[in-house]
Amino acid sequence: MKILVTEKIAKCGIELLRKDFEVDERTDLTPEALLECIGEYDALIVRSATKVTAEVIEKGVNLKVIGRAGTGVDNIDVETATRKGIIVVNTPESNNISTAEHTIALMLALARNIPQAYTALKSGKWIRSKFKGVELYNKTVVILGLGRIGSNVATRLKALGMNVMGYDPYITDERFEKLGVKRLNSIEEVMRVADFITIHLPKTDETVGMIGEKELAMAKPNLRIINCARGGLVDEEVLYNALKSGRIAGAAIDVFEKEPKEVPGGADFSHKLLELENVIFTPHLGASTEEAQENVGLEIAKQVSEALKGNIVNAVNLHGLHVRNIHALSPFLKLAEIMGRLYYRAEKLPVQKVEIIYSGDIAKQETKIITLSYLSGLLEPVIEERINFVNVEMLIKDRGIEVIESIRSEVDHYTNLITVKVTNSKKQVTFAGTVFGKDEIRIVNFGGYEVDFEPTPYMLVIQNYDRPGVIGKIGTILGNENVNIETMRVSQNRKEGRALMVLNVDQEVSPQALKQIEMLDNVLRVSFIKL
Ligand SMILES: NC(=O)c1ccc[n+]([C@@H]2O[C@H](COP(=O)([O-])OP(=O)(O)OC[C@H]3O[C@@H](n4cnc5c(N)ncnc54)[C@H](O)[C@@H]3O)[C@@H](O)[C@H]2O)c1
Ligand SMILES: O=C(O)CC[C@@H](O)C(=O)O
Repeated sequence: MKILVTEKIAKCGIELLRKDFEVDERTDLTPEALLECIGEYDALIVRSATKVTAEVIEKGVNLKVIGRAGTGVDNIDVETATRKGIIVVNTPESNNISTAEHTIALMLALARNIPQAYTALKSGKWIRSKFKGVELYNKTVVILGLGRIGSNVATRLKALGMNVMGYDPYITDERFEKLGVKRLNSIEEVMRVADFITIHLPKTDETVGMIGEKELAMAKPNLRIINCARGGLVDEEVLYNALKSGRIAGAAIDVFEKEPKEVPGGADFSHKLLELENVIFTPHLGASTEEAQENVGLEIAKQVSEALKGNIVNAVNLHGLHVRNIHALSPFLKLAEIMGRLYYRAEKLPVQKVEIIYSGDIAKQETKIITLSYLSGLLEPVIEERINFVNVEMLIKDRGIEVIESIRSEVDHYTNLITVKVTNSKKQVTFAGTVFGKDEIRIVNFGGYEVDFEPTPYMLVIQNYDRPGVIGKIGTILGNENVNIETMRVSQNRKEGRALMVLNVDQEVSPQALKQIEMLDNVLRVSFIKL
């Protein structure tokens, strides 16, 4: 399998990948060149400069994984990747210390005008009067976003004697208390109290432009803003005007709305904010330390490698899927997938609702992944595109199918049981299956009939009026076709006078033979199931 790496990542990561895969490092690719070559690759690894657009993903017909060597995935069209069943992985734990430290460095440099004083001295001017700064001690700093980086920034700022407050509606009071950070409940409150604001939010529809004209109008004139998260969280135009007019005191910016990709000798970059003396900048250096890049490079290599080998990874788009021991679950995953495939083999009406009930020992396991396996099997006969754990929930939702999962600790007869009730526009159809011993899979209910058969590659399921002679005639038709019956199970519904026959056969049954069986007296329905 082939991996394309479009930005510099640590050598140790590349070496790890090369043990199992072919790796092309092509850091000079233009967006057009990326579109041309992406079709050859099974995985793509990027940092923040490569834009993984819907077009790149569409052209990446062999892509299975997109690896982001870093935290933010705002340069990747995750929705399109998810729809296509492409796993998106990142390394959110690997560069948060470096980014927190860079935030502190920028805050101190901003407070003491260090870059401006350095530039003056470097140009041969000894100036002190212009560069009087402010202390951080006793000042109020508000952290927007108290996640991985925000909380590391909090502990460091407390050590500097700052009055640390935070705004993050998605974090519990306990977490605020544990960090010793005072909770603020609105952005208005933030703007009124802050001497410093440091931003550590993800870039989402809700956070873009979170600090705009209205917000800056409420700010104290001594406000200084540090943005080490993403460009655009503070409206750049509004920030420029507020800094130029002296409405606020300063800003330190590591990230911009539009950033170029580095080229040898440096990429050209110009921005209005660069004109101002009360703003300091770095070119997206938050994660640029030896330690972070080593961690990120190795971590992304491990994640991409695991994903390409088909193992479950902690992916951005495998929502809430945490599996401790995938191997122990594998017979249940197989059972669920087979049970899923049975529905459209036996019924033709579109599914409206699926209720999955886990009973016995299996109810104590991580069942979500088993449900996804069932749903993948359910859609498999009716969808052409690739279906996997990444996109199946989206595909199910697109079709308006309601899914209900429940667990029951009690179960009769079996140590574990998966029961699925599928509702279509006419009726509800029940299937149930179990795993005996370590990995013996059995279907124990098929369309409401209690059965006990092992699902094998070729099966005939026949529903008939329970009258003598039917089995013999079916045997004759199959014999004439040279189809060998390996096992046969019959289940009777005495009340309705009907029976269900499940025959495991050794090969495909021709449409003509199926037709002949269907035409037999007392036969109600015939389904050939190929797993
Ligand atoms: N400059 C760099 O080089 C660099 C390096 C790493 C990460 N980053 C960026 O830093 C940012 C933070 O990264 P992280 O790993 O700490 O993320 P995180 O997900 O751990 O934390 C983000 C926090 O923001 C909060 N949040 C989300 N929406 C919010 C809203 N509308 N209002 C208030 N709070 C909200 C979340 O509850 C969460 O606690 C991201 O944008 C990431 O891309 C930049
Ligand atoms: O690649 C980089 O150095 C930037 C990483 C940073 O923006 C991130 O989100 O992790």
